[in-house]
Amino acid sequence: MPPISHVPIPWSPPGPTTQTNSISQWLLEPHPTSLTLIVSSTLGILQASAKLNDLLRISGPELHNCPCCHLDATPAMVCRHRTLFRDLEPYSETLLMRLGDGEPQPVRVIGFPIIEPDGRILLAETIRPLGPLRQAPRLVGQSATFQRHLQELRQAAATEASVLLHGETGSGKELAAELLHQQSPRADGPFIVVDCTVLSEDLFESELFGHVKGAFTGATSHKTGLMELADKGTLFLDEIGELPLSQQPKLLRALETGTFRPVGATKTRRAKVRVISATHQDLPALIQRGAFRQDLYYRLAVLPIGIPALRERREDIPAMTEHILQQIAAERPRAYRLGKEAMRKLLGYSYPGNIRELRNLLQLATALSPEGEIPAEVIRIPTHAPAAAAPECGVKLTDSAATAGLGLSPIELAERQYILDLLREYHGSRRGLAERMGISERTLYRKLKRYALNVPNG
Ligand SMILES: Nc1ncnc2c1ncn2[C@@H]1O[C@H](COP(=O)(O)OP(=O)(O)OP(=O)(O)O)[C@@H](O)[C@H]1O
Repeated sequence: MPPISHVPIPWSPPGPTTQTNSISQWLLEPHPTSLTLIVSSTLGILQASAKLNDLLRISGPELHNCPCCHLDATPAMVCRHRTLFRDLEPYSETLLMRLGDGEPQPVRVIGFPIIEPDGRILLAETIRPLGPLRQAPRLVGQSATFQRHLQELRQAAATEASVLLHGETGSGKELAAELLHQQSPRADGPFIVVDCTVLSEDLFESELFGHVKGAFTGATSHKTGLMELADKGTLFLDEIGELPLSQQPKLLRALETGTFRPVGATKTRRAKVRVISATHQDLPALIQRGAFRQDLYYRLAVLPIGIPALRERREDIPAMTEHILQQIAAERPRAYRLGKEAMRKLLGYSYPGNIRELRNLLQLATALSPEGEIPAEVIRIPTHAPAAAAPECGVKLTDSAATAGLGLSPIELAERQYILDLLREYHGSRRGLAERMGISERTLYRKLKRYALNVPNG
């Protein structure tokens, strides 16, 4: 967080900067992706940045003149905006706002006064979501392996048990944690991500339990800890293997008792959280080496769930590729198509960095394909990479006469060939094939129709 004492009071930009010569415009227009609110001295919302309007799925005028605390999920005793107009002191607070789909989102807000050229004093507030925005994650994967994994997640979501997600880097642990939360009875509560890689011994307590004003040098205001923010929701401890050994007993105590004491406070506080943690490390091996506490492990790993690596569900690569290309295209003025050779290259790689690595490969490939057609040469498979550990999934891309005129995309062609290969293995049994692909017979039927593959029932 930037030190707010660096914000001049009242604040004006250096020299004439915009055509409108309005400071609020100067704050909003060049930064459309920031979440910013402008509030008038009569305590009404004057404007919001494009990104905030987007997130709230409203047009700017609907927010105009709403009461200043309109977005707050829990009304504060004292309106921070009113206090700012009285004292002209910038503030920084952590609170819950209703963003996105209307679920409470923990955010850090920084407010400061600005003086418009016409002499009006306004308030600008920037909003930083803590943790990912509350939107149901879309998990791509139809393979039997991934469908079994989803089933495991859904079963775990219905319980209150602590879940430990373990899997290789980039395999989707954070997305799985979000899904667990969204499908749990706590879905209406907050989902708070704690990145344990940044929790040094100095920061651990104040980040997790919070601190009171004046607790230490630099504690200029009260800070609510992440554990309290997660009350009635889910606390997601990402990369738990990185938590310093010295801090592990403090975490264990807080989780076992549901109580903790903010730094400098005299009274303990209470929070009811469900804990999900994730790691790419072998925690039992860390325990053996004395780098992780066994008692904490047992507290966290009531339900251990492994996330399959992408190379263990190679059948999902075409759909995942399409999904990522659509996401990339949404931010650019063009759609992308993958050539057959390019898809063959993607299918033959082992992805030690999993889905994140696939995304990176595609980001680079699309950047190198200004016309939208992605050739094989721009798929830059790392040369040091290990060869695919599992045998190739057997997708052969053919321009068979049978597919001419079907208007299939390269990804669909790849899937068609994949189904053809499996049909041989399953001797044409539609039921066996659907089971193997982890899809319903009905979905398989639609695919067979689309791909002009005639297979008897059974
Ligand atoms: N099943 C999935 N469908 C679509 N996208 C996915 C899926 N799983 C993961 N992703 C995407 O892959 C990327 C990496 O996922 P995520 O950050 O959840 O992995 P991770 O295992 O937590 O990584 P790390 O170990 O580095 O923390 C993200 O962009 C995420 O959106």
